[in-house]
Order: sequence, then C-alpha cells, then structure tokens
Amino acid sequence: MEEGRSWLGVGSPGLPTYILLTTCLAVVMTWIYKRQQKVWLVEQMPGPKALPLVGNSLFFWGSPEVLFQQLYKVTEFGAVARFWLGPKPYCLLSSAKAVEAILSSQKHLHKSWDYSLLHPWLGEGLITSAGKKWHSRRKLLTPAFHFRILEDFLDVFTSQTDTLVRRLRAQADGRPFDVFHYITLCALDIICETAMGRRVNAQEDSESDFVRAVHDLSSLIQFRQFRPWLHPDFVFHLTSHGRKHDACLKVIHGLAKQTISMRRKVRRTKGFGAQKKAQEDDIGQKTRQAFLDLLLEYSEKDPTIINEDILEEVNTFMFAGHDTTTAAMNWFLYAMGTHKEIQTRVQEELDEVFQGSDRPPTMADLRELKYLELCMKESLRVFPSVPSIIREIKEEIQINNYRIPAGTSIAIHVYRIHRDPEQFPNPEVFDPDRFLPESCNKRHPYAYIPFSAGPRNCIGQKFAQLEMKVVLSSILRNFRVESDIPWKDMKVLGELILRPKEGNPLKLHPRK
Ligand code: HEM
Repeated sequence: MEEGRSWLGVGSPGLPTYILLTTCLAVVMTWIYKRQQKVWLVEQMPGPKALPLVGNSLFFWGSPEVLFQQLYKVTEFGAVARFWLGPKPYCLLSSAKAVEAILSSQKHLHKSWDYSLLHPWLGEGLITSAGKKWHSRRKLLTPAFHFRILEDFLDVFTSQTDTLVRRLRAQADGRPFDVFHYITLCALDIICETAMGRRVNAQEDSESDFVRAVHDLSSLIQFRQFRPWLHPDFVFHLTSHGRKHDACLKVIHGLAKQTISMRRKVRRTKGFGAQKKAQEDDIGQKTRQAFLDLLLEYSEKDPTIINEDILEEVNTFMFAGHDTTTAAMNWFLYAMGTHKEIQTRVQEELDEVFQGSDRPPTMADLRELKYLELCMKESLRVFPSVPSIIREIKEEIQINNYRIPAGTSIAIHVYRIHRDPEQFPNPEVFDPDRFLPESCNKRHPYAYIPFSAGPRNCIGQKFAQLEMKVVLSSILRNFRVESDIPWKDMKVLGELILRPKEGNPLKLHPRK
C-alpha cells in the first residue's frame, strides 16, 4: 500500500486536518453548550408550551387580529413571560416595573431584527439605527424638534386642518362614514409639508402616485411582518407583493430625492441660511424651515452628512410621523363619539377659549386647552398608537429575578401595561381625570408610555401633541361626533400601529 494512504484508498488525515476537525468540533460543542444554556435560561420564564423547531409559531397562527389576542394571552403568564418564534426567543414584558430596566438603560438601545423590514424604506435612520450612528443622529436631530421650531409649523397644521374640516363638512349629514381615511390624508399632508417643505396635496388628490405609494408601502410592510416566509428578500422579491413594494419605494424615494436637490438649489441661489423665513419660493408660497432645511443646514456645516443621510431621516420622519398621529387622532374621535358628556366638557372648554369665533388657534389658545389634553392622554392610554416596542439585548440582563440571556428579543407590551389595574383602576373605563396631576403623582414612572420612555423615546412627541391639539380642537369646534360602535365591541388590529379593524365610522353633526 502506498505510504500515507489508508486501506480504503483515502489519504490518512495529516496533522493540519486533525487540528481543523478538532477546532470545528470544539466550536460546534461550544455553540451547542451556549445554545442549551440560553434555552435553559429562557425556559425558566413562564409561557405557552413550545414545540421543537417551530416554537410557538402555531400559537400565533392566523390573522393579525388573532396574533394580537394571542400576544395578550401570553401576558397572562406573568409580567415577564417568554415565547419562541421558530428558534428565536422573545421575552414579553407587561408591567411598568419590568420595563424600567430596559427603557431607562443606556445600553439596551438596539432594535430587534423585526425592524429590518423598514430598512429598504428608511435605511438606517433614527428609528432603525443603533450604536454610534444612532447616538450622533439623535444628538444632531434633537434641536430640530425644539419648541420654537414647532411653533413655526402652526401655520401648516392650521391650513391643512382647514382643508380637512371643509372636506368633513361635506359629509356631515348625520350619517356614519369612515373618518379614518380623511384623517390619514390630512396627517400625510402635514408631515410632507413639515418634513420636506413640499405640499403633496394628499387631501385634494388622494389618487396621486405618491399618496398611493406611501399608503401601499405602509400596508405591505405590515403584511410582510407577520408572514415569516416572506421575510427573506429573495423570496419576497419573487412575489407580486415584493414587486409592488419596490415600485412604491421608487416613487417615494424619487420624490424625496427630487425635493432634496430642489431645496439645495434654492438654498444656493437664495441664501436660505441667511434669510431663513419670510421669503417667497418658486411657486409663490411662504417658505419656512422644514426639517429638510435644517438637515441641509447641518450638512453644509458638516460635509460627512451626505444626501443619503438626509434621505434616511426625511423618510423616517414621514413614516414615524404620519401613521402614528393618524391612529391617535382617530382613537380620540372614537372616544369622544362614545362619551357624550366628556365631549360636551371638551366643547365647553373650546367655546370658552374661542368664544364662538372661527379664528385659527394661537399657541396661547392651545395651552389653555387643558381638558382636551387630558382626553388626548387618556385616549393614548386606552389605544396606544404603537402597541408594542421590540428591542434586542446584547448582554444578559436580570428582570424580576429572571436572567434573560443576550440575543433575546425583548417585546414591551405597551397596550397591556396601560391596562394594569394597579396603576389604572377599571382600566377599560375612559376617564381623562386619571391624568390630573394629583393622580399622576401616585403612578409608576413607566406605567404610561405611549411615546416610549428613556433615551430612545419618541423624538416627535411634542410635534405630535401640537398637531393633534390643532386638528382635534378644530374638528370639535365645528362638529359633534357620534359613534354607533359600543366601547366593548370595538375590534382592534395591533400591527405595527394599533388601528380599528373595521375603520372608524362616525356621524358628524355641524355645531352651528
Ligand atoms: C401620537 C403620535 C406618536 C406616537 C404615539 C409615537 C410613538 C413612538 C414610540 C412608541 C416610539 C418608540 C418606538 C420604538 O422604540 O420602537 C417612537 C419613536 C420615534 N418617533 Fe414617534 N410617535 C408619534 C409621533 C411621531 C412624530 C410626529 C414624529 C416625527 C415628526 C415621530 C418620530 C419618531 C422617531 C424619529 C422615533 C425614533 C426615535 C429614536 O429611536 O431615537 N413620532 N415614537
């Protein structure tokens, strides 16, 4: 037999092969050991029985409505519970005390892989980025939401609300119609004008390519989220949904890119930085500092901020600032439509401040609307626009005596936290007085988190509250709203955003 060959005719493995095999074996054994340890730690938490390989995927199988109900059931296992989606462990937190460790932390700021579905649209903008990039962006963008800048947007809010009220008036004959669509288009007009400084006239032209693309893309992302077989890009792009998704992106990115280069040109020719406000733009409208202008200003000072970065953030604001406020305003109107006495109190306050005039609101007026504010807070408690938030921890953490291993996705069930009877007695009752200062003082600081909390909270909170106050006060100055859907029968869909399953049919009665 030839030297170095076994009797099977295969060369006997030399030393390098032994080393390689032993190393591979050691890597595999270490991986198995670590995986077993992780599984063991996750299994210490209570949760529904999981099956091999699929975990609890079958438990969540069904429509988004079923998924939301099942997720709620998991919270019944305890404030810290676990479930598996395939091999991926999730820890579900549903009490103020349990979420504090995550939300207050400076370390656990990574979003989970679920957010990667947003990458094609938003790139690595403020919502989806992590680490140093997120940190520097957050620092850069925080001044853009300063009170004084928001004040500048008041004109946009009021003029778009006038259009909304005009459109609603045409429907205000006491018969029910779905207001959801009307509010969506108004919120879209507002965010496009404030983020890009560009009017897209969604309310007047709801069939435009851009409006349709934003609407379709938001729906497609939600559709994909709960269909794991559509998660791999190559599979998704083979489907008609994937092709539609790309076509929508082309329209949205196309318009945003065109706006960026147009605004850059205007800035160069007109010296926007020096003159800032009160000048006329190409189509004769007054120009104000849109978020885009602020970003362009930053990029002129810091050349490392390129067009791609600006595009990411403009898209991020448009995504984060339109569906969330739409949902919040709809839920508020539904709450008013089902609580006559509370609506009357809001309208009494409005009449006192505006004395029956139809003048636009000033910042001082809006500050006076204290009861309206309590109602907005309570409606965001019962119906938080973002029903859950997901982070991924990179280091082990201990919550309520459970050791949660690194790599676990932590889902925060905002909807359930807002229904904790210890923090909010009779949680299903709509009671704005819960937000009177004397009641808030007794509550856990993380009991009410519609805008999340801690370092990664909503940067647009003040913007959203101002927009909501302008739009909602205008609607209630003009109409009484009424809903025929009883509180307990309202069906909710908890996808990325919490929506009414069958729209928001309201009856509007003109007040004068
Ligand atoms: C009622 C309306 C709104 C609600 C309830 C809301 C809620 C939230 C929540 C819960 C988060 C945390 C999400 C997470 O951690 O996954 C968030 C983040 C964010 N929101 Fe809002 N939001 C609203 C309006 C807005 C508006 C109007 C804008 C922009 C104009 C905006 C921009 C953002 C951004 C950029 C983030 C990411 C912040 C970061 O990670 O640093 N939001 N929002």
